Amino acid sequence: MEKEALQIKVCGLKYPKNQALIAKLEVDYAGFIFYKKSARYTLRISEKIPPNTKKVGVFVNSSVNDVIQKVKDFNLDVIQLHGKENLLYVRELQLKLYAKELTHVKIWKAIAVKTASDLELIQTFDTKVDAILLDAKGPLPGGNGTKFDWDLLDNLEIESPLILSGGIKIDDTEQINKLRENNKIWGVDINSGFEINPGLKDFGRIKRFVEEVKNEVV
Ligand SMILES: O=C(O)c1ccccc1N[C@@H]1O[C@H](COP(=O)(O)O)[C@@H](O)[C@H]1O
Repeated sequence: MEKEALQIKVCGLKYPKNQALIAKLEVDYAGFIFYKKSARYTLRISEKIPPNTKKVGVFVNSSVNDVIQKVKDFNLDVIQLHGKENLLYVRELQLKLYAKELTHVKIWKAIAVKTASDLELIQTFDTKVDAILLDAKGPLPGGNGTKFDWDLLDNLEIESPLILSGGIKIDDTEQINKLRENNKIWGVDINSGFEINPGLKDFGRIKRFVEEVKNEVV
């Protein structure tokens, strides 16, 4: 059976014209930051995002009601929780999604990683959310532009699909292809490493990235 291709999310798309341009690359996921303190914060999403590019809303400790409202307003496909949301919060969100007939909406939980002990949190969310995203721990909740030690993925025990993020750059494609080949990751989330300035993505660099990881036969 052919293995599913690496899933690519481009995050922090702030400007509608730039969003529409990047959408031409038909990436799997487009991410929008709903965290007011971020330089990538936006409340505008282009209507030109094609249906095969799923829309991800990124939230940091927002109220469940606010998340649900944004899901409805922007027709989001995925909720990415990038703060200190716990399992109780996830349960409450799932119940509200169910009550509002939004069960098609997926939930991803981000975990900030610096050392091996940070990975213990994976056990709390594994199989309880639709994917787990590992990001580098830093001064900001996300978008720090730094990597955690990817060797930590070697001995990871996890059932949920795993998304790698944090400081990914164009030079990382070889290592990413190896991680995919070894079934260590399901997807990648690229952000500040592919920008002209915060929130404005570089079409050429992302195109090259997509070509280098999607054309890799695994
Ligand atoms: O990008 C932001 O500004 C941001 C703010 C708050 C939460 C998450 C944010 N972005 C996420 O951060 C990671 C890593 O980004 P980077 O590659 O290190 O710049 C990525 O998953 C974004 O979804």
